[in-house]
Amino acid sequence: MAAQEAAVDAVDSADPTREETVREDRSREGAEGRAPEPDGDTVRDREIAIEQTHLDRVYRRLEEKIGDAEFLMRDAAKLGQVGTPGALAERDAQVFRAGAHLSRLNNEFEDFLFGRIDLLLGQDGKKGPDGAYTSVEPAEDAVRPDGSAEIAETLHIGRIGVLDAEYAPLVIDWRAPAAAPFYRSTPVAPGRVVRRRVIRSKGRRVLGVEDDLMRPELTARLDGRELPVIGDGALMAALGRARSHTMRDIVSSIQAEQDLVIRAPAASVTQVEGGPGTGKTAVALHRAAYLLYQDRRRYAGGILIVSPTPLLVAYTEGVLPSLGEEGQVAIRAVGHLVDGAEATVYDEQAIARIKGSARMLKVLRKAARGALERPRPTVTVQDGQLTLGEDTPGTPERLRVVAFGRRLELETDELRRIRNTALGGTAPVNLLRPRARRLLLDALWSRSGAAGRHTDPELAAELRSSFDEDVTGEDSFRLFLDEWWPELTPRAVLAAMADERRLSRWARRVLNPGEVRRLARSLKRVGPDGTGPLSVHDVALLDELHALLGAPARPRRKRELDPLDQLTGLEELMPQREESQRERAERLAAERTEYAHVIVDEAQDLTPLQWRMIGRRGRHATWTVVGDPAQSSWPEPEEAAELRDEALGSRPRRRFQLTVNYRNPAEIAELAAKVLARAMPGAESPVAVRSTGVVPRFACAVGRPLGETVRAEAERLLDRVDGTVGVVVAMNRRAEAARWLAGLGDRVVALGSLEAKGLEYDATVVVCPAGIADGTAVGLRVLYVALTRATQELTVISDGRDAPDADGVPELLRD
Ligand SMILES: Nc1ncnc2c1ncn2[C@@H]1O[C@H](COP(=O)(O)OP(=O)(O)OP(=O)(O)O)[C@@H](O)[C@H]1O
Repeated sequence: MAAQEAAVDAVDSADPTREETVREDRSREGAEGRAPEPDGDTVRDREIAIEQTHLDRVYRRLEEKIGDAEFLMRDAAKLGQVGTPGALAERDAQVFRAGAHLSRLNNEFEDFLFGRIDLLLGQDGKKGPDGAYTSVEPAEDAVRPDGSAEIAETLHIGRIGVLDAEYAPLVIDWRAPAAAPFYRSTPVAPGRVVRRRVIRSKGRRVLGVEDDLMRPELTARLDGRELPVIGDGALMAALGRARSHTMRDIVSSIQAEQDLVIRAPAASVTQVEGGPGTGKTAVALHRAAYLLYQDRRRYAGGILIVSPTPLLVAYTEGVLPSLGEEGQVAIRAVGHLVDGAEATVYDEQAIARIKGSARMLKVLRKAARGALERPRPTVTVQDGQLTLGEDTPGTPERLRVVAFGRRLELETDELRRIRNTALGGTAPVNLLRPRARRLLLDALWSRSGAAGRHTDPELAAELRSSFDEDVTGEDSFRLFLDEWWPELTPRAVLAAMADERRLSRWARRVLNPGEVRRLARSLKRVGPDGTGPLSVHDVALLDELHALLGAPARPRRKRELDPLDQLTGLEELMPQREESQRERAERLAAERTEYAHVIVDEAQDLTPLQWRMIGRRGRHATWTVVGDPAQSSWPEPEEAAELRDEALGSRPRRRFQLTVNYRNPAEIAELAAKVLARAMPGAESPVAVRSTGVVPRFACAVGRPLGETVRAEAERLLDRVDGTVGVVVAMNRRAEAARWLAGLGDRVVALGSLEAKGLEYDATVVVCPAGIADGTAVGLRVLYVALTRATQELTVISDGRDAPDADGVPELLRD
């Protein structure tokens, strides 16, 4: 059929102002031949009706599948009643599979069909496992010389794949290879895609469709009729939506440069850089879902995402469940990576800089060994009274035992020599206790005079063993050992480091006296028993100490019987023998939580010690590392890069750059670029994808209480936007800011500049930029982060320190 005249057809109920260009009015029979008579009379209505028909089919099929899964579960329960071990195992496997299937289906029932592509005939006509043609490029004769072509294949894309009863694809999983053209195709490199459609639906209802033509030069036909094109604003509509306190997935509008990262092969290290709002976090989360889809056996439960703050964890943790991956990925804040130790405190910049630095490795190594020795109690004499300064006794200086009826004694110097010998090498301190114990026994044995009594080696060995039994059976020996070589915990060593005198010994020639004083003072917070509040940087110290100390040596417990072993009698076949020191060390290392893939978000902020901590969790992992050097709050990038490279190992690296800012309107991005130019001269800003026409506002609190000005501005913005308002202040003003905003409701949040990392709000108020920047290069980068959080509106409030001009523009934000 010849193309009809182009028609301009209004109107979508959701957007009455938009006009749409349609090349052809499609017939009422429906272009897919399956569509019933559409209700509405616009082209848009008809296209929606076509998609509705498809969605109805998909739902019918899903209901069938849910019925199957429920049947499988009932059937499995019946199998369990048979009672043999084989039937039990089979039932468990079936229940597990059916349960997982059911919860997945139910989960993804909502809003899971979101895309469609209409494709030309492929080069080779081969089909992949999902039933779609695999060829990316069109066949040579797919386009006729007159520029017309037939649509050979239509694919619908959704959150999971659904096949019809004949195994033809009703929906392709967004992660399947066949879905890649939905994300990758552009008018410059369209491949086989002629039309790309984003379908907006809620529950079972299709609400709208938005099309992009990838080959506008073609007159393409589907079932003999020309393809209509509806709207063009899927991405813009997504970006313009109000923000809530949780991040949304971007599965229906992933852009080509992002898709390359999401689907990058996992075998190597994937490194992604990009400015604020380029989708790094979103891409990292979608990549986790993609890896699970690619190789579920390898990655289920084995992906770790490290996030900078608990706030960002809370903000992002809904995304993976919305992609159907509930509970498969651990998202942890960097201060919550060590079990049983949750950071609740931020260190000042100067302290953070000491604690995070690679120099601390030397200090911690010394502390882990030095903490074995407790300082002598300080003795004070007052009014003739003698007082011991500490509760705990100092390290015992003499060992006295009775063996073979003789009193044996080891004095201070001998004990010190034994300790130093035992500590030789780099093995974890707690694992060296058995070695120290043996050396003590050796020394006592040589004092006993019994050593030369027998020349026969067997008799000599027997005598020695009964000597050892004699000594170790004595309470005095056991008590001595506990005092002289106590089992150390990371927290106890951290607490020991709060003693400035001891710390200065351990930090000699590494930290200067001022640094030692500041560090010791900060560690006082953890208290004498190490149970006080921890900072994010303390947690990395604890993890390093954990590695240096090793888990305490314990007598080996009998292996617990596995119920499966009971069934098969495997236990009897297992050789029972003592574990060697090395085996134990290996076992303990393996028992630490390790992951198959580690994704690091906001990687630019990690300190050298944090890289080591994360590295220990991914010793055999592949990696995805996303970050932006221009947003770094860590002052020594070279040092961190060295430890990062150690953590990532020698795997090949693939580097990607994201270049488009999807968060900030151009007006806000332009203002932030001024700070970027100061923070990192020469660095390029990402290109903002949209503009709102609303320029940032400047307000001045000179001669007016700051709190009042901030509150009034927050109230004004709450009226202007539907979603959230973030008020960003310098870290030391957080409590104050929370008071300023009290009672304004939960759409508004006060947060410190470091807490703003990765988050976004419809509108933000940045309070006193000079206070946030604090005259440092790091501070300027943190200010850059603060200024790039808004999706719609930004207000900057200055006080005297900001030196605002007559328009209220602070010095830091002027050209
Ligand atoms: N392809 C896309 N379609 C729709 N929205 C997108 C797309 N890419 C990114 N966004 C949105 O842009 C915003 C910024 O994304 P994200 O937070 O992942 O950026 P980022 O690079 O991690 O930023 P920052 O470095 O500032 O933390 C989010 O709201 C995200 O949903």
